[in-house]
Amino acid sequence: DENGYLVIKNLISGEDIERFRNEFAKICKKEIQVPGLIIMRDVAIAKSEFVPDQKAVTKIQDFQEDEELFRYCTMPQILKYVECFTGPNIMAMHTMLINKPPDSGKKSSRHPMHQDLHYFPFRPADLIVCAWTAMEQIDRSNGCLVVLPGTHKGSLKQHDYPDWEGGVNKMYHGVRDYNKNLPRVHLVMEKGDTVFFHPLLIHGSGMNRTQGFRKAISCHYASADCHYIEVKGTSQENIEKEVAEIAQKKYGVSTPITLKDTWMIRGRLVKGERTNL
Ligand SMILES: CC(C)CC(=O)SCCNC(=O)CCNC(=O)[C@H](O)C(C)(C)COP(=O)(O)OP(=O)(O)OC[C@H]1O[C@@H](n2cnc3c(N)ncnc32)[C@H](O)[C@@H]1OP(=O)(O)O
Ligand SMILES: Nc1ncnc2c1ncn2[C@@H]1O[C@H](COP(=O)(O)OP(=O)(O)OP(=O)(O)O)[C@@H](O)[C@H]1O
Ligand SMILES: O=C(O)CCC(=O)C(=O)O
Ligand SMILES: [Fe+2]
Ligand SMILES: [Mg+2]
Repeated sequence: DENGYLVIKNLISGEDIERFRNEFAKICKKEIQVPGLIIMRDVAIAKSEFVPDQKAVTKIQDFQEDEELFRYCTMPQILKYVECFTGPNIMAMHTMLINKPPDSGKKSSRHPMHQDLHYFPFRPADLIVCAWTAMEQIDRSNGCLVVLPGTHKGSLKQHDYPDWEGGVNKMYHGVRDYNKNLPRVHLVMEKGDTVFFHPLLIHGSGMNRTQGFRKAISCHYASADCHYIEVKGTSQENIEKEVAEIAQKKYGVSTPITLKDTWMIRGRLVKGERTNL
């Protein structure tokens, strides 16, 4: 209620994390193909030659069709907390395994300060929550999450690309202006620790100054009772346009796609009944 986030220590076992790591490695080596999966490379290496290795991958998104990784989204010890926010009808809306690469020197491994709700055309915000689990020790050296406690009580802000000299990853929009004097909290987390946070909480992550690939796995949940909203004429219009362009290519369709369509396709029920979303 006060901070907009909650860290639970040691929620996911080392054994499970090892299984997620192995599955991720297989995906990077193209040993398995997952329908609908997006493999994203860091903007600093996006135009370089293809290497079949996790060294080329910044994150994978939309792993809902991968049985092994999707296990993360259904874990009872996570859903126990999620249900407190969403109620009994729970949808896994967005899945990611983030593999923050050693920074290339361009600082593009940073994730600008943002609110996840910018990407979501469904409401109410209070029925949405993210679970994010550290797959190893994560601190300021390899780019931990940075949060502005209490900012979830504010409204959704205008997001745009930050004007970073070294380039910005596709769709890494940041809050255009937020109060720079607000206290920042660096979430230092150990392997298996999990943070649950509100979709309006302003957060980002620092650059990775180590030689390792900093790994975290996450899922955004929403109550199936949420409803979709029309984002035309709102601050979210810019992200709808970008997402729709990519989705049209990805799904190979010529008819216009809305932000709502892209979320209806990805969402999966994990508990209860799929009422609205
Ligand atoms: C709450 C949650 C939603 C918050 C977030 O997750 S915020 C970040 C969300 N980010 C995304 O959703 C990005 C998803 N990524 C993607 O869709 C893909 O990785 C793409 C950026 C479209 C690239 O995929 P794909 O087309 O398969 O890759 P290609 O290697 O063929 O490159 C096509 C053109 O895209 C460029 N590109 C690739 N990766 C990046 C990048 N990281 N940043 C900026 N540009 C990039 C690449 O250089 C190429 O450009 P051209 O040669 O066509 O000019
Ligand atoms: N110019 C900027 N505009 C917007 N956001 C920024 C800017 N510089 C950094 N950030 C964001 O602030 C957060 C922290 O960034 P930074 O790279 O300084 O890491 P840090 O964890 O604070 O490390 P350090 O120990 O160096 O302070 C990240 O989310 C980052 O993306
Ligand atoms: O760096 C991270 O792991 C967090 C990324 C993030 O906040 C996001 O993708 O929405
Ligand atoms: Fe985020
Ligand atoms: Mg800093």
